[in-house]
Amino acid sequence: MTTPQLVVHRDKELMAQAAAARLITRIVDAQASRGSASVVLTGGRNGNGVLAALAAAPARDAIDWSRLDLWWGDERFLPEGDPERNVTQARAALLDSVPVDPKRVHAMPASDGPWGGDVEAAAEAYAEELARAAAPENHGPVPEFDVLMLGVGPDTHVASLFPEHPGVRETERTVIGVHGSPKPPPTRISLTLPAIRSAREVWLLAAGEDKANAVAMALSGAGEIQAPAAGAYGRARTLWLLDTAAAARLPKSLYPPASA
Ligand SMILES: O=C1O[C@H](COP(=O)(O)O)[C@@H](O)[C@H](O)[C@H]1O
Repeated sequence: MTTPQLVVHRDKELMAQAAAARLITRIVDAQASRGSASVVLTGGRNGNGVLAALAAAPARDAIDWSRLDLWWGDERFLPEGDPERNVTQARAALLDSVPVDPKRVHAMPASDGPWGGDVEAAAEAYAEELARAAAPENHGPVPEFDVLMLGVGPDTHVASLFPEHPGVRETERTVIGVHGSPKPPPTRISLTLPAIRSAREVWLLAAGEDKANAVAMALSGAGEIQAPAAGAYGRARTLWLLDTAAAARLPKSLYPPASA
């Protein structure tokens, strides 16, 4: 487990811009050293904010978009093109305006896709897609993602792993179908904590005062069953990217100097 590092920005706009700048550097470095990069995207307000900031950043052209694999941490199990799907929102925020290779955009299945409404089969298919992409040196059935981003929900959920829900207790599978999500829609697909923890870097995004309790709880020693965000960490680095509102209830001992 890597110790969380905290970066606190003035407000959510600056947090999104700084995270986008950090992501560009990380992708460019990975492409320079290994030829390609892989990133896991998140849904939610903060995740989409980072994608919109990336779309607006002139330095986005430093990325070779044709050598980037994009995956998702979770998805709302809805028909293709539904405005509530995380991939639909990511396309609008960024993907429609950059030259990504469609074969390397690994969206989670939709509810009108090849598995119809069978979310378990859809989750299994995504697990197989991840396993096919994993290299022998990746220590398991998922690729070692360069960066895996997670929005932190006001209830401490990450991806579609909710407090006390069965998904947060999963230790074997890498991808699960989620039933009865407390946040709509009720049916979802999610990476599990073991899959999340296979990433090289995990970045948790939280901006806004509605995230302050969740951030304080997850970083103050809560267990991952009660606070799934507490169980999300990377092999090499765990980074919490916050704004001052989301960091407001952190114990003084954890609060880092303001970065900007
Ligand atoms: O439903 C979801 O919510 C979380 C957090 O969203 P936010 O709007 O509160 O930031 C998100 O991370 C997840 O991907 C998404 O499916």
